[in-house]
Amino acid sequence: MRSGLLVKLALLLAVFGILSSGLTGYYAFSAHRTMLVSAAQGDLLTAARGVNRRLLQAEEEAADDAMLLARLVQVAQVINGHGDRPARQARDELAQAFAGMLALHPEYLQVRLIGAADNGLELVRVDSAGGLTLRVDGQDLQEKGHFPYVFETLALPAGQIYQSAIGVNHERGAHDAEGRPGLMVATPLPRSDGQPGGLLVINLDLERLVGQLRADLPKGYQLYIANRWGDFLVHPDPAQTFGFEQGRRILMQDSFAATQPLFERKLNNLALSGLEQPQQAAGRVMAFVRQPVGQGNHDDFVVTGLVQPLDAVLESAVPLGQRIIHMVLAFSIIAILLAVVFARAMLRPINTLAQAASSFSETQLQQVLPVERNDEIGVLARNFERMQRQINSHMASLYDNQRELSYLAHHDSLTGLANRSLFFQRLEQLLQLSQRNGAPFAVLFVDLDHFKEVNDLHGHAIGDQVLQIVARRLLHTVRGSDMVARMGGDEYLILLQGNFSDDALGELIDKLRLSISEAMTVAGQRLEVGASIGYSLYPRDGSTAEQLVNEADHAMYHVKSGRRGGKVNSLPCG
Ligand SMILES: Nc1nc2c(ncn2[C@@H]2O[C@H](COP(=O)(O)OP(=O)(O)OP(=O)(O)O)[C@@H](O)[C@H]2O)c(=O)[nH]1
Repeated sequence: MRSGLLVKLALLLAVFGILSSGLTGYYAFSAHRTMLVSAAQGDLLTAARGVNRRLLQAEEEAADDAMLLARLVQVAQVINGHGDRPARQARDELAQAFAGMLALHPEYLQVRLIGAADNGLELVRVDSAGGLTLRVDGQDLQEKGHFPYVFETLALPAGQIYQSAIGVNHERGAHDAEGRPGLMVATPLPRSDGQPGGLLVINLDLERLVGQLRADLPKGYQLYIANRWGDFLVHPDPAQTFGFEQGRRILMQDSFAATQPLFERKLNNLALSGLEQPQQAAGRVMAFVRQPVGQGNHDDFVVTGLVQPLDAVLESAVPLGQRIIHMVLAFSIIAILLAVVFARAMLRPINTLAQAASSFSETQLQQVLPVERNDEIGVLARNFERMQRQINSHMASLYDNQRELSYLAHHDSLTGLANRSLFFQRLEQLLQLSQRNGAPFAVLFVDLDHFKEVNDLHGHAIGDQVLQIVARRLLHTVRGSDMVARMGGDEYLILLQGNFSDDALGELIDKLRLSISEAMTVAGQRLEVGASIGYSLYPRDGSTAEQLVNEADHAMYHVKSGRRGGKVNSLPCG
């Protein structure tokens, strides 16, 4: 029972300790994961903005380069057509400048000067071809006046920059630029009379641009760029890009549904993770940023997205998780040990009380209790000690009453002698003993003669005192080991242990009769009383208590019958 309580309390405390450390560990682990994901989202957003900045920067650089080239004097000479020779020389010098520009910028695929006349005939053109610069001249120069970037740029005022949407270049014979995604940056070139003279165009290669951007990104980042309608321009799988060129739309908002608000211009950026949005970003962490593009090109924009696998983000949480598990295990073991120690310490005084209670119930002995404590156990111990004292006191009085009752049940209240019941108990015990060891004994029956007359003549109270005096005389006459009992009225029984002959008993009976018949003074009156005594011997006269007492009674009766007729007071003793 006590060990059960110990186990339960220890278990409860241990479970509490294990749960606390487990929950703390779990909370720390999950908080760390959330922090990692949140930091990764921040990094992705920053990196996506960096990609956008780099894109813008590339466009601005191209615009600056276009403006720089447009201000070359040879450009004006070619546009204004100052005779064939100088124009020829100016074209050659421009071609060299264009080639230098191409060599400086690997992301440039073409640098061209296109005239407004002759349906937009190219005047000076240098292409990137197989990684080298190639001047295209003579018959190979093409008319480009029907392309939007030509007539839209020509329509712009001087000093303005035109920027096309990102798309696949379908111009035939464009060398490296042909069939590749990119955009055009152009600026109009007015003639000296103010009329549109042509334009200067730089073709930017998206793949080379993005290649450079990708190289700058941390490992494991996946880059996505979509135009304002959601068409993928950049995708880790090139087959997913420029679907609209092949008549099939592959949209960012279809692949990443959460990006829809960006295309609806309801959001500027967005960050998601598989930890917090498992439906929308299962197993990934992603960030998308909407970025306006073009210079004065209305509300055109691109959406740049960076995606990282969630596992890669949470990789560093794994060793922490293992450390937390080890810590939780260690704390759990400590919690179990502390729980056992604490439970034992708590239950020790209760065990002391419980032991004291069981010991008290068995032996009524009071144990040392922790009464000096100031807590509830001290109160319990003090109350229990008080209760023990009360129980002991009640028990003592109960034993006293029991002893008194037992005495009253076995003794004659007038003479203090054993009563009939106790005499027969003792006789039965002696019989059992004698039946085993054969020890003989004798039973004497004493009856006072004419005692009724004592009562009648002197009163019942005097009679009582006579009975008490006779009892004392009988006790003084026999040995201490013999038993004298009052049967009731004026009859006494005596149990004598030992081997008595009839003669020896006759002598003892004479002695008893002499003792009884000695004159006694009671309440100032001198009295004398005689007695008739009969006896029986075990085993000669009977083998049961009843037989032996009856035999002694009969013998007494015979004795009494033999002396009938005398008066009490005048009867000679014997
Ligand atoms: N004073 C007193 N008398 C008692 C008590 N018990 C019995 N007696 C009386 O004792 C007497 C005994 O009566 P018996 O033995 O028949 O009369 P007895 O006069 O002794 O007659 P025998 O024995 O034949 O000599 C009765 O009168 C009882 O009332 C007692 O406790 N006190």
